[in-house]
Amino acid sequence: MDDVGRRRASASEGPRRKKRTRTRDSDAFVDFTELAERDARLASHASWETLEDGTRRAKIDFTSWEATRALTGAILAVRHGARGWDVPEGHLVPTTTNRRRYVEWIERLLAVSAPEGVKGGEGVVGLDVGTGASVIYPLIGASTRGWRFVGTDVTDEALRSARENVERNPHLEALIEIRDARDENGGRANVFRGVVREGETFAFSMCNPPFFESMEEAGKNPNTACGGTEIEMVCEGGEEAFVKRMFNESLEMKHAVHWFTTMCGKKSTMTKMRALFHVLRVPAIRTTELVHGKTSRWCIAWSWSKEAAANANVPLPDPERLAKVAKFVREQTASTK
Ligand SMILES: C[S@@+](CC[C@H](N)C(=O)[O-])C[C@H]1O[C@@H](n2cnc3c(N)ncnc32)[C@H](O)[C@@H]1O
Repeated sequence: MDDVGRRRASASEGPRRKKRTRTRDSDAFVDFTELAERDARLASHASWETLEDGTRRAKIDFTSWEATRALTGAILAVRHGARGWDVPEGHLVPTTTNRRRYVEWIERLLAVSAPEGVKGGEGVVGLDVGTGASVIYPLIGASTRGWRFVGTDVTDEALRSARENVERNPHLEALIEIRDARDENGGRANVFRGVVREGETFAFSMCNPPFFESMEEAGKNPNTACGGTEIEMVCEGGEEAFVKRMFNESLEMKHAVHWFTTMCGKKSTMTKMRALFHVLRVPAIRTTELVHGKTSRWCIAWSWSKEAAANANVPLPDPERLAKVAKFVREQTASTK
């Protein structure tokens, strides 16, 4: 259940409701050795040790940008069938686990409320604001769910790299369009205005905004080397300003997007936005925390759809519970054969 639903929840949901909504995915475990055995670039960036039983084990140096890039490339190739993935020198290397969790959360939102014509994942079109050189969300969403995407960005390098990553995967090309969000007059790029075309509709929008106000604030995590250029990491006013701009522009196209969503690097951004949406009486609001090891990110979704508003208290389907039910049904069916 999301935070809004929890606050308004009826007594029938009982006192044992979960305290917080968190999104985990079931296949977060990554076997580096198995991946490196299947992916030559990762193998060349791994260090190999031989165990007592003679088997070899791959180790990844997370302080090396090349090694983290090779790891993401290997996961995309082996798990998602997205071959030849790359990003230009120094660009942000996305970790795939929390990106997958964000996509999974959107799937759960759509299970509770989706626009007309979208049923069971069919006909889903998403808008990825700031798709980046990596085009990571469209690659994951298209390869795992068959969703269609428009991915936007504002730099020549990101747009070129994103298009190349798509072109290297002809099986995904028909599902992903990369769009330049820059103002033709050279002004500050909008998020939705001028990007969403007349009559165009999306089941959702998603965004991993630049989180920081300066490169100093972005700092460097000594344990990982994920890279990140200034335009990827920084924007005027930081993520709070970016999300507010996104919200303000969303007011002009309330019904072009069924679920507007964004990730936040800081919990305080999510809670401030949630409070603002309450005050402004946004009819449907959902939040979640994406947890990966010691790192958390937060997401917030808002919608003006009548159906989303009517289902504001409906708990999002719990993937772990659904997987258990599916397993139980499979076992029962097998035992009656
Ligand atoms: C943190 S990066 C996210 C990249 C990728 N989606 C990911 O999750 O790794 C933010 C991206 O937003 C882009 N960006 C900044 N302002 C934008 C705008 N107004 N419209 C679209 N993209 C924008 C930046 O160029 C950058 O590629």
